[in-house]
Amino acid sequence: MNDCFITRDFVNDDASATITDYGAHVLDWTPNGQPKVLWHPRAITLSNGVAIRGGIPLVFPWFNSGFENGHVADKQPKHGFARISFWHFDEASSSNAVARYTLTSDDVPDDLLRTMGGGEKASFHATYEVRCSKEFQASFTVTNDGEHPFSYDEALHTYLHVGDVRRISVTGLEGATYFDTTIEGHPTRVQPDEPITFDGTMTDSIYQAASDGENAVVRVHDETLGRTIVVEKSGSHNTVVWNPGEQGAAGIGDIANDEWPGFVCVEAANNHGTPVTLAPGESHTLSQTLRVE
Ligand SMILES: O=P(O)(O)OC[C@H]1O[C@@H](O)[C@H](O)[C@@H](O)[C@@H]1O
Repeated sequence: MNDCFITRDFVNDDASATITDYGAHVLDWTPNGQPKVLWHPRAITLSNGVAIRGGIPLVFPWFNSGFENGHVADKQPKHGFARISFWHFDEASSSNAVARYTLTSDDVPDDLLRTMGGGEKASFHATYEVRCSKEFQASFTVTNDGEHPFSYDEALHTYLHVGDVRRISVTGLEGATYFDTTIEGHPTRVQPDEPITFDGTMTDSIYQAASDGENAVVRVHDETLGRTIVVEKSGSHNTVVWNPGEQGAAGIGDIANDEWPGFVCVEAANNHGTPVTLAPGESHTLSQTLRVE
């Protein structure tokens, strides 16, 4: 591993974006004429082995500490190794509106590949392509290029910038079943036929496919900033909705006391008992698209 943090700016006629090679981590995407759409704290820590807060952490190949046989597992590092790996920037396939990154099992220590492969060393090739203009699209593709099948969790852990989380509503998940992971045992609940709102306590919910299908469109209606962020996705069974609330944020070193109301995470995911399984030679793509209405 090196510890050279390269951060790249992408500027075109419609938008600007900033991405660091560490974690292939998108820090900002701002369409012209809008306040930032992605949130990150005022102070960003760049340190080898430490996950960056805000933007879009790329969660792979397990979510939190993993989930196996119906139970929370005990895998480290939290949210997998992708967000703390130095990815390869593919200069030839990139432009002022497109960033393409790759990561393969050659970049990952053997013990983590064995954890990923359930004892066998997983062998994979991953590409991450980000398109940033008027719309934003992130697509994460994993190919099993080994001889054994493997399963993995994944999430595009998108921090959306909002005026005040207590004055937003999130629609598109009405009637969907979710795991409430703020409660011991992660009980299953059903979202009533009403938008999700936030009262300053922690929300940490893993939604399963909504009634209108796997790839339901989620809208974040923001009264304070006078805009709606539209979140579309594909290749994703779960949607995670997270805000730590005042108390939760107090325990997170890289979120200052006054910062937690400024974001909501809406994550395109496959996790918590519905991982992706790839046989040798198979690929899967998870995508998320953002736009402002
Ligand atoms: O602090 P981290 O490792 O970036 O994780 C932040 C949060 O990420 C969310 O996606 C999870 O649902 C939460 O349980 C977790 O606390």
